[in-house]
Amino acid sequence: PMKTVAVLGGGIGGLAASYYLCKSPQVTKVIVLESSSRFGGWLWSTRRSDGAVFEHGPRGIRPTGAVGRNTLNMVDDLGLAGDVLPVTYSHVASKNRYLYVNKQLHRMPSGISGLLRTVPPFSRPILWSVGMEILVKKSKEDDESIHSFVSRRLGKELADIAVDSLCRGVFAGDCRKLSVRSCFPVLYNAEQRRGSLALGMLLGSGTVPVVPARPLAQRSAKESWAQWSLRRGVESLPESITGFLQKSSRVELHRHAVVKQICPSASGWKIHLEDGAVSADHIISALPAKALSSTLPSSCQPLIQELQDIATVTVAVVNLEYDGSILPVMGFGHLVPSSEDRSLLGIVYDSVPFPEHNKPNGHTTRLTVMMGGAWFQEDFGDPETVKEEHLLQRATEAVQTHLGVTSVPSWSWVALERDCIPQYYLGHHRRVDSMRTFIKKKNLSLSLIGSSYDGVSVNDVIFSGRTAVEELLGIV
Ligand SMILES: Cc1cc2nc3c(=O)[nH]c(=O)nc-3n(C[C@H](O)[C@H](O)[C@H](O)COP(=O)(O)OP(=O)(O)OC[C@H]3O[C@@H](n4cnc5c(N)ncnc54)[C@H](O)[C@@H]3O)c2cc1C
Ligand SMILES: C=Cc1c2[nH]c(c1C)Cc1[nH]c(c(CCC(=O)O)c1C)Cc1[nH]c(c(C)c1CCC(=O)O)Cc1[nH]c(c(C)c1C=C)C2
Repeated sequence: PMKTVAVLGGGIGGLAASYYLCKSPQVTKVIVLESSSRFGGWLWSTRRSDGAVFEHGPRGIRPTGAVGRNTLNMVDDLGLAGDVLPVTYSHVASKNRYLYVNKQLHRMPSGISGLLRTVPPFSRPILWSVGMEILVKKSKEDDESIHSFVSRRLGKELADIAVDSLCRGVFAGDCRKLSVRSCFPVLYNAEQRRGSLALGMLLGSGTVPVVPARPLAQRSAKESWAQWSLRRGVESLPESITGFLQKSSRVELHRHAVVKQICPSASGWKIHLEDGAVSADHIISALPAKALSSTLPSSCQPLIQELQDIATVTVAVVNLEYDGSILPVMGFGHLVPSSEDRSLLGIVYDSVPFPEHNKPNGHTTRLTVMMGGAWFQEDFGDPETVKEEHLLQRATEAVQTHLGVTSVPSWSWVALERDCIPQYYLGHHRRVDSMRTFIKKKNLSLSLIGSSYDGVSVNDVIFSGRTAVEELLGIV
């Protein structure tokens, strides 16, 4: 029987865990501790007074797979179904994604399945690479970089351009360092279980958790949604969960509550804040790994070091608004491979998938330029000292050279997002296993959730909250 659970961190991971805890009668009290002045973490939207919406974090959430369905079920349950803005597979924003290579935009197929179709600027049909791929022997290594994996199976060209860009557009990271096993388990499992990506895609190669679709998820499947957002921005999701939690007398929500230290005690944990302390029987940490590391007592080595070793990258996110329809192409946006421009990751054409977020009757175009990531320091230096004006100038210059837009933006917002995306480097799975083994061995009543461990997407993070609660309550 669980009594009090403390949830550290009020990003989407912590909120999701609290939501699932709240649904269980076994839990008497949930204490959410968030250091900042708002809940939601990287889910962060600006709503301008004229009605325009700008996203500084995630902007489109995928509805597919078990984790996608799970999030839609939550959205449905929270009563947000009427606010969903779906983008179907047939929409131009789903069909058109571009690569900026050799100073030109090239249309590419989207997603991982896109690797299996023909894409310029490549020199041979992808079908050829895929045909040959079936003949490539499977690796005996227990992990490999994404770049090495794709080079070996599909050829260097696809690795250098398509996969390099894909990793920048999801992890803001370097595919030469990222782990295929942890970042793209579907690809890793396809090779391990079927001997080939092509066969893996055809026959399936994973064990998918069972998540039945409730009405909204059913609608998403029927209407073939490729992604969705919310009328007042993605931040409505954490706001709505917070509203749900506030209605429960068993939940305490604390903002401005910086967790300083956590100490195992006879009955569970003592959690020290800047002012005062709270006790809990169990802790669900939804903090970034490094933040959790700095709160643990020295008796928790080597866990402290392993948490510390999970790297993160900093991304500069620049939202721009232009008067009129200024785009030369329609689509989701474009990515830039590291060989073309190391620190310019890509540009999202937000107005195309989500015109509802434009200023009403305004005829404007909203773009988001993403910069830095694994290449941040190299190009911009120390995030502490980089100037906003410099980031804004780099962003508007890229819009000019990549898209031929010569006009000046009518509105802009620069956000320097420090350590916002964890990087799952080679051996990440071993590190995560080792941390969880240590926790079990030491009988620590502690769950690790959030983007540092089992996937960075909003869906993955929400699902990690659900899994931790089910394990805690003995549901699985
Ligand atoms: C620019 C950008 C674009 C993205 N785009 C997408 C996308 O399109 N689709 C998608 O699925 N995902 C996207 N993501 C990824 C996704 O948004 C994140 O991985 C996810 O929001 C992480 O949630 P989290 O709860 O694990 O962490 P966080 O949001 O980092 O939450 C952690 C919380 O802990 C708090 N905290 C830190 N230290 C302490 C402390 N000592 N005490 C108390 N509280 C503390 C923080 O203030 C924060 O609120 C994007 C991320 C970024 C940055
Ligand atoms: C240019 C930088 C970034 C862009 N988005 C992100 C970064 C770092 C962050 C991000 N984007 C996606 C996810 C979640 C993945 C998931 O599993 O759901 C994250 C953390 C979604 C995504 N965006 C692109 C792709 C190929 C994906 C994967 C899922 C899918 O196929 O929908 C492409 C892409 N991202 C950005 C641009 C400009 C772009 C391509 C045109 C911005």
